[in-house]
Amino acid sequence: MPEVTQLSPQLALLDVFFPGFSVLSTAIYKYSKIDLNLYFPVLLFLGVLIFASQYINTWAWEMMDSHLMSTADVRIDDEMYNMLMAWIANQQFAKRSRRFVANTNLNSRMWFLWRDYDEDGVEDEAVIDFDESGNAVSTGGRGKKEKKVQFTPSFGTHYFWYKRRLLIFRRQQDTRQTSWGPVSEREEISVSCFGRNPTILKDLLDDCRQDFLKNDVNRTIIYRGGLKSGTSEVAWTRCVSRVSRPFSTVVLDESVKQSLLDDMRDYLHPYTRRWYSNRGIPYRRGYLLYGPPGTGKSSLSFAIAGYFKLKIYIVSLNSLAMNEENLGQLFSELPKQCVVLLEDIDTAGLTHTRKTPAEPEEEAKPLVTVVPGGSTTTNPANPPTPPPSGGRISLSALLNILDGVASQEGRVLIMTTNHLEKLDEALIRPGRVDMTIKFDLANTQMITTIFRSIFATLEGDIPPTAKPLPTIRVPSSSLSKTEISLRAIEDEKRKAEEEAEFLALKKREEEKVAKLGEEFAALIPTMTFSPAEIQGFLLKWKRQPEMAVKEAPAWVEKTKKFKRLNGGQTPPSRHVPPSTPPHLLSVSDLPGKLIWEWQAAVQESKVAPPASVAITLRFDTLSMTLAQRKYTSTADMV
Ligand SMILES: Nc1ncnc2c1ncn2[C@@H]1O[C@H](COP(=O)(O)OP(=O)(O)OP(=O)(O)O)[C@@H](O)[C@H]1O
Repeated sequence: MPEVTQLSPQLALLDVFFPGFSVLSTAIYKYSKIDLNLYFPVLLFLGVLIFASQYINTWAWEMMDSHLMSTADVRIDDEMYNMLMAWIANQQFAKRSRRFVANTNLNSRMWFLWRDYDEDGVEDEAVIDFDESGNAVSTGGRGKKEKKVQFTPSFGTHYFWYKRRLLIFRRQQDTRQTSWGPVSEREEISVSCFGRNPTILKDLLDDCRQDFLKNDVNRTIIYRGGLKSGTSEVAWTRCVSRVSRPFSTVVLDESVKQSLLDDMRDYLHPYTRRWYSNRGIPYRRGYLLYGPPGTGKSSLSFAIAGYFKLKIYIVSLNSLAMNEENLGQLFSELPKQCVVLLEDIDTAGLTHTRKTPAEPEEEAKPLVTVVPGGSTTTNPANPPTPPPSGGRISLSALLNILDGVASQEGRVLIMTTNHLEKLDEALIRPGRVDMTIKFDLANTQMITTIFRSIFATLEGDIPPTAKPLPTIRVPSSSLSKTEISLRAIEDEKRKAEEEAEFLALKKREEEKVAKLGEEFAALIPTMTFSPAEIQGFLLKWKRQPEMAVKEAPAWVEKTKKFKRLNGGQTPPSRHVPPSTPPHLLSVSDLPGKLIWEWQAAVQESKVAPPASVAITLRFDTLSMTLAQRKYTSTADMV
């Protein structure tokens, strides 16, 4: 009998497969006198079998996967990812999952989790109550909605039934991606079914899409073009969906609005595409909206997209990521029908003008200029001046992208600018810009309309003077049938009375508001303030129209004085007190033009970078380039 305390070669071999086996066998021998050496062949066979089964298992799965199963891989940077995940999050198997991902983070790429939220992250129709002293009270109870926590199954393989078929949802860590991408984005997802026919998977993905799109009814979906996070590639990313702005809420001359609507309706008509292609004309339409800041150019762009149920794609030419290649890539990925919005095109810093003596002047004029009153003219009066230099996209590259082969046919291009005269003529020639719409500061009629729209009593508004009706009543369970039907009649009657009372109140309010609106308009000088300025002032008194009228003269004086002293600048809506810490911007945050200015300023001040230097950039420079960041005051950059 061999001494088992001395490790036999057989046991040493088993130790390889089962670490610690020799210790176990010694202990067994010591206490039960069973010599495992005698069972060595059996144990070895079992060991090899278990060892091999791991590989066999994987191999068998792989074989089955590639020959007997169908799989749909879903790319995480595709909208389908959001559609599938939104569907999965609502399935029972995901709700029952014991290991899951919980998410409330609005900055997450997985915006499907917060798609019903508005930009501020609060669900639509969220209600916040205030106690008697005016403090906001915690949510809960009647119709309260907060940021929801959503759960999706964590990494692994999950089985579920769909239309009586067993499907497999796999979520895996993507090991191929570079390590600098956010952790939440390093993953791959797929859905598989048994069998070689993938129809069920296509049905599922189609269902996910339909479900997802149901929520987009009456909403304008906004995409922004930029770098995919963690990569150097550009893509359109859905950033928010807003309840569509009714076209009627944009205060603009009715004839102008009508011309725009008619033009777009005609362009988007199904037969128009054929009409264009029969004649070899590129099927594209361009609009240029110009006018002072805050006069409604962006509002009109969003409203028109909502009106025609088109998605809106916004791209900022000022973005650091935006070079010719990236912009071309974005334009080539546009869907067939959409609105592309290029805002503040004059600040894009196109590197040079394309205007050459060889180009005849007439060719460079917009086709139609619509001005309030409905009259149409042909071209802006001011001669173009070269655009500012310093941008990464040259004008000719932009023009090639706008009407080159890569540019999707069927899109509606809207460009906005505060300075029509700064645009190169080539950019606004017919074919690129087919209609130009002028926006103006508010005239008397616009002021009255803005006043009325702010103070109108609309559906869902609580009229300031309305008194709540009594609601204490006996529960219907303790009433007889006759009493219940009597109560129903009573309810109907009360409802009719309530409605009549509301209508009477609404009429009285409307008459009062109309009268006050005229008084207000008489106090505001015409063509002096933008609709945004007037709206900003009125919002301060949104429940007190009388106060708005009373305070108007003082506001007019104050605002005019501020503008006089600040070269026409509008006072910031919120003054930043001097004690407020400076906005800290890293140099890489700044657009190219500002980096250049910063470097020039450093050179001029003879302070060698990277020494800590404080440079104050004047608001008017920043306001143009950092408008999207909502910097409203002088920003100190350290
Ligand atoms: N004509 C208008 N009708 C209705 N609302 C307006 C109008 N003009 C401005 N507003 C209001 O003012 C705010 C700013 O308007 P908007 O962003 O459309 O102006 P803009 O002309 O695009 O300004 P900018 O040139 O600075 O981009 C919005 O809240 C909008 O509701």
